[in-house]
Amino acid sequence: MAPNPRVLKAFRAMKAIGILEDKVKPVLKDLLKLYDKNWEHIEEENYRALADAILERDEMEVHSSSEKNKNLGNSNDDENLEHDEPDRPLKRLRLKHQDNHLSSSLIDGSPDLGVGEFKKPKVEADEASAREITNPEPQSVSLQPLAKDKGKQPVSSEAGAPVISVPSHSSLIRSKDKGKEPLLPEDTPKDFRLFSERSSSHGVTIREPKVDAVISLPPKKVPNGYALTKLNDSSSIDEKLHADVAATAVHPEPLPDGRSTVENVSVPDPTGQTVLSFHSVIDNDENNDIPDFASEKRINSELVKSQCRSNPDFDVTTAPCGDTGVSVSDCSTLGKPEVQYVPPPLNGADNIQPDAAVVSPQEPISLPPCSGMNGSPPHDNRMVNHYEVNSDRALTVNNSTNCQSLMAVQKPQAMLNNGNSVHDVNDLSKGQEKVVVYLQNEINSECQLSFNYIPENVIFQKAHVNISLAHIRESCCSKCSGDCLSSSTPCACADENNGEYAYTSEGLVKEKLLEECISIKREPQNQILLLCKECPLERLKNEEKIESCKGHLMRKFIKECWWKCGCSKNCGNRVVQRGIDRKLQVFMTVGGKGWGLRTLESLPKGAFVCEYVGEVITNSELCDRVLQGRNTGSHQYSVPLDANWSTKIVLKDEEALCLDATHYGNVARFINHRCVDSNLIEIPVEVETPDRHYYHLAFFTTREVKALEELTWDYGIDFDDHDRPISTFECLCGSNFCRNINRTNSGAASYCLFKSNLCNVNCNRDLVKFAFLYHDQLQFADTYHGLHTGSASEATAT
Ligand SMILES: C[S@@+](CC[C@H](N)C(=O)[O-])C[C@H]1O[C@@H](n2cnc3c(N)ncnc32)[C@H](O)[C@@H]1O
Repeated sequence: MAPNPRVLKAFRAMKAIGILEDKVKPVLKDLLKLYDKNWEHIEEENYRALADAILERDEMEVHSSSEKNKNLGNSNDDENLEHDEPDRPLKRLRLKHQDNHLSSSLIDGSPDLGVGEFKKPKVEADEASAREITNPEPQSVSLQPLAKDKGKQPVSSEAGAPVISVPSHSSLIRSKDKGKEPLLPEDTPKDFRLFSERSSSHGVTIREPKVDAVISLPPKKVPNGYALTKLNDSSSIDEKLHADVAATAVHPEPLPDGRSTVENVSVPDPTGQTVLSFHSVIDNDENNDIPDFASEKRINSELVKSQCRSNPDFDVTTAPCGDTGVSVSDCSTLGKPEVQYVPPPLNGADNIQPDAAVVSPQEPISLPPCSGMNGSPPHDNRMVNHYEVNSDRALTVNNSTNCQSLMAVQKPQAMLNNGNSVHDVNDLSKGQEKVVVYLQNEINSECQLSFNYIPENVIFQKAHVNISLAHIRESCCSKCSGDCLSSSTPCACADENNGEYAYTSEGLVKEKLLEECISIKREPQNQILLLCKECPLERLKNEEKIESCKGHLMRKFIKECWWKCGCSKNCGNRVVQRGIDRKLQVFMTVGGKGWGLRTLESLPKGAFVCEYVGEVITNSELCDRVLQGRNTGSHQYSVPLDANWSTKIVLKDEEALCLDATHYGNVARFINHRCVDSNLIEIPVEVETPDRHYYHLAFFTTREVKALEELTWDYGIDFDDHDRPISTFECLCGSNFCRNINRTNSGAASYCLFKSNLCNVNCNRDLVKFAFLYHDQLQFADTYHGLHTGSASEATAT
């Protein structure tokens, strides 16, 4: 008999996320039974139920075997273990779906959210007992402001300033990263490294989640017993802000109809007094383990709005030149300048106090316990209990259970672009991307990330980005309609690329352009370098003795259509601006690189993966941050936007821009470095600003990338900069061309290639020559050719 195509499809879907057929089969069988052969429930959300059940079953197996080991000889506990009957994951799944059903129909009174459409499967008699096990009585929990990052170290500068500032990987906390040193002694204030550097601490704070036995699960959902945290007067203003935002609480007393109230939410006014309190009703259904994030969102947006109403510095601005746009908030009246994400994100924010202290928020993003392969699935009842609702930026699970199994999943339509929808609580992007981005940690128990997810760049304060429509003149295609790529003659937007669109109709960067970009990055010796009269990078490195510009690569730009163009949003010449649509996962790497980013689906060559998103800051703001970091221990994930720096003008520190993803960023901040043969290349993309002073930095694949491969990017770091022998990080990229020869045995070829491939500010032609003399030139070229034409693995293996 021919195999059922639906079964095959299910196998394929599971295979794509690394689950083998023999694991799928039994669970699929059980699920079919459970759902009365109703495939829709299994297929929805990309077979999420199936993946959940498999992973949960795995977890149960691991758990029960470890429990059995632990409890050998303990007959009392054996009794408990008997509850771990093999079909429990399915029961929990049923419960979860029931709960989803209940909660979704209560959120905003809207029964038609995707999750609410789930039909209840058959309920078996023993379900009640299963529920007892999975949903113990609620417990009280106090809301506390999250701990601020502590012990951060300064970022320092480096001669030959490499391209990107790479912060250290939680060196202070994580034992794995021990031994990493601060980049710069505290007493060298002028000599700090700005790009291609790391501090000794970075955005990941680690907390050991408490691992509860499956049977004694922590209480469910936002508990009834929330208590508001009263701040004492000595709290710092910074803490106050966060604590006050954090004071969103579910009243312990339910209303007669079973719902709870949210009240006593306060926002400090500039004098520190409460200026807002409001009262809202949210679902408090006993069976609902999922906190009401719709309410939370509303609350938080109210908080932000009211905060801004009470804060004169938050404004929608009109720039002097007539450019309009939304300004970035400066909550300096609260003692703390802060970016509030207000789309559209970019604008020169000239009206903001210039001297506000630079302190960025440091609250961690805490997702529900992150995953392990054997962890239980997302939406598991246990994942959503015991939250601290700190703000829209941070959700903390107090009593995390086992690490959860998570994966990137296409969002159901109902969760997209819907002001009333909730986001998946496990979604690192907090519902801001088209796809859910999950964390997975199979290595250790780290689950907390201290940054705020933003899907698009946002100006911190002083950066001037001219996005006025008036500014865009000929370089757009106002007469086009539909899809520019399908028109017979290329429109004005293709002019930038010699009359050719940068993308194929499949949305991939065209081979020729891609290869050009790759060789510009990998063969700088063959490139014309742009020299600044006075290089902002050099100035930032050492104000007193400014060295001459080392040159900047003349990069190829991609120009996308935009709002002034007549084409549709789906035009093939709009790729980066549509955002991430690949299944990506932030995961804990093996071997000490910390978190990394990987793809869960195979990617063709030239595919857009993501953009490097962060705060748009000026070099002087970066400088302030670095100096501030000296005291507060902050760190940088910054990338200079230097693709258009040149001799023409002397760019002041207040003008030169960079992206800093230390506090606000997207998945790209997790992309680790790989010397030379990385599978991603960054390409500058012009969207809303024709002057290229500001642009988007987008990552595209340099070759075909298989599902589950780590995505890497060559930061262009000079690991061998003896002028400033301040270490960056010990490169663990594993490339045969690793430039970190002091620490690896990758050999002279790597060294030479490193020197020749050095980032855009330190290309040393003498050393390039040396590279060719030292090695047989042909051999070198062959290997290299292999690398950038897609057979990286072969080339690496040689
Ligand atoms: C931009 S972050 C990348 C994400 C980071 N791994 C994390 O956990 O957030 C850069 C930091 O990651 C680590 N890292 C990146 N690439 C590395 C590599 N090839 N070898 C060792 N550490 C690396 C370093 O600690 C570096 O400072």
